[in-house]
Amino acid sequence: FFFTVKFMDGALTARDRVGIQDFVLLEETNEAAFISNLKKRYSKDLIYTYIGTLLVSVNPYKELDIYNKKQMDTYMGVNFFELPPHIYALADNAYHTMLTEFNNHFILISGESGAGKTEASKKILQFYSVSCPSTTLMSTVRDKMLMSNPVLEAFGNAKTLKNNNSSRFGKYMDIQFDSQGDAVGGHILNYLLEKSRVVHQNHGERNFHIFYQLVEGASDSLLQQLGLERDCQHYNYLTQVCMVWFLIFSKKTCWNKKILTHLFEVVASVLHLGNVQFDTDNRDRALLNDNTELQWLLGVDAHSLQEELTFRKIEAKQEQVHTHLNHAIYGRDALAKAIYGQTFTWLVHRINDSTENKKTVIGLLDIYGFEVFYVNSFEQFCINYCNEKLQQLFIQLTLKAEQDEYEAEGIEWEPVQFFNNKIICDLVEEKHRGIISLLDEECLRPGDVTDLTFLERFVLTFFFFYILGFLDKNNDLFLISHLDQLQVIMTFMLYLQVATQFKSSLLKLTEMLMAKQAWYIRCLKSNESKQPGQFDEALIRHQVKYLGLMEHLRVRRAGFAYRRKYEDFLKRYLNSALVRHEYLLD
Ligand SMILES: Nc1ncnc2c1ncn2[C@@H]1O[C@H](COP(=O)(O)OP(=O)(O)OP(=O)(O)O)[C@@H](O)[C@H]1O
Repeated sequence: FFFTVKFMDGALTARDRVGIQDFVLLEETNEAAFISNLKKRYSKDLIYTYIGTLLVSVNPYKELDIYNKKQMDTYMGVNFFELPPHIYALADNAYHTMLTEFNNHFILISGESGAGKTEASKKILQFYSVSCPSTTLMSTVRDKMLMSNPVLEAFGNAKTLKNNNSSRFGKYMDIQFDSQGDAVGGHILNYLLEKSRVVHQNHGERNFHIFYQLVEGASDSLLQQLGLERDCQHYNYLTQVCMVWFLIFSKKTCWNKKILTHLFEVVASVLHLGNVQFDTDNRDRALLNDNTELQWLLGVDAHSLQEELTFRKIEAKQEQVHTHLNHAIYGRDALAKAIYGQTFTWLVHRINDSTENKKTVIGLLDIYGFEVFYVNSFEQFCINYCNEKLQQLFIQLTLKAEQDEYEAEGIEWEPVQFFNNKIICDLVEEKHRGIISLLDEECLRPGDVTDLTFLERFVLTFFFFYILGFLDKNNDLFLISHLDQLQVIMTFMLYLQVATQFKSSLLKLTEMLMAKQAWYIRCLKSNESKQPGQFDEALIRHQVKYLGLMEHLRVRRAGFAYRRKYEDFLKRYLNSALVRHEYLLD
């Protein structure tokens, strides 16, 4: 006990000398003071700072010795503000609040691509796997949950310009606990995988990791069985420079060899599909190369493969008409994307089957980060829309809800102004008038429908009614960002109704999150070149701004430090009073 106290004391003193641990205690609340505090701490590898119970995390781009068992033990069951800021403190606090209030929680991890969201979610999972009590049976479930991470990363992550291990899908994971606080199961929801990456990658980026892992890491016999060669350059879908990647499917993986082999067969079939070539002179687009392996892997004969890849059925009036496929390459790529996308969904279901066991939960939301590239794909549009929705949720649950509550309770309050991104969400999702509704209507309209007709409609609907309206409010930035989106819209026709499905899955997600108690981790990217020790002030300032951290700080400073729902507060104190004074029952 003595040593623990000494250790904590020493750690606290050392950290006290480097900036302020909780921004709420900063003397000045301007942006310069905020950034200066972050920078001071970052220079001493102190990547975590609080704004009340919100955790700000700056990517160190190097391994820090702060995630070991000793650190975990230090943070277990200790009051939130007693120790220096740490992701373990937030995880532990969420866990103990769940146990005392017996309600559901979620941890929203946000930030742009490469800011450290996935790493943060892994740290939390590791903390729970060590800190929560367990039996042998539970340990098995827990191992599976931990091991599902590298499996999903292999299939759902890729190297991008911004991040060598970028999540190209959204992940919401519930960690399920029983009433004793034992971690007893898990459930994963996945959101819109960036399937276009299977067939095309921007310059300097790569396909999903699994393809390279398979080609580089599989045994000779497996490669032979799948008809693959140990050379990424051989595959059109993998023409980027290869690094050595290791096969992560170890003996411990929760699937047997047969299932793994089937999985690899599907991955291999996608690679073979990418190498299918068509005869451009021939009207029927005959397949040029030998596709024996592909036929075997897909379980189809040569004739069916030819027909599937070079013909399509369209419904015109009541009849079914066969038409020649002018875009055979597009059809081939669409099939590859569909096979890969379905496989990914199957993977998530398999993981859920082996881990689910529902009680109270702590959800971890790690969604792909906001990004703006020179050319932005349809999926990128969805990713950015998703980030806007989560920012809206953050605003609703913190800045807005809290100020509304002070007003409702008649507490004297100086309103804190903030930018409400609801107008951006409305522009995308509003019924009948939003971009997604327009897209759907245009796709389903009879007659000639092209990118251009949609663009015309888009300009007519939005440019004059929406965008000029926003211009009136002098919001130039907003106008620019949405003119950018025009480029994105051009490719929309290829994605009939996908956007609508994504919109409704996001709606379900936000409803589900609203029913839980929220904890926030805001991840900041320290520099663009992924270098340790570099603190790019301009980049950090930009993120602090759009994440609304200054507004959050102002509300936290002016408001009450401790907030609990009346019911939870009553339940907690009534319960302990009942235990101690049973006569109260009467
Ligand atoms: N706490 C940390 N300690 C050490 N390195 C880190 C930490 N957080 C992030 N990194 C480094 O930054 C890289 C990018 O982080 P991560 O993959 O978590 O970003 P992300 O926000 O999830 O990005 P995306 O939205 O593209 O998936 C990691 O691969 C790792 O090298």
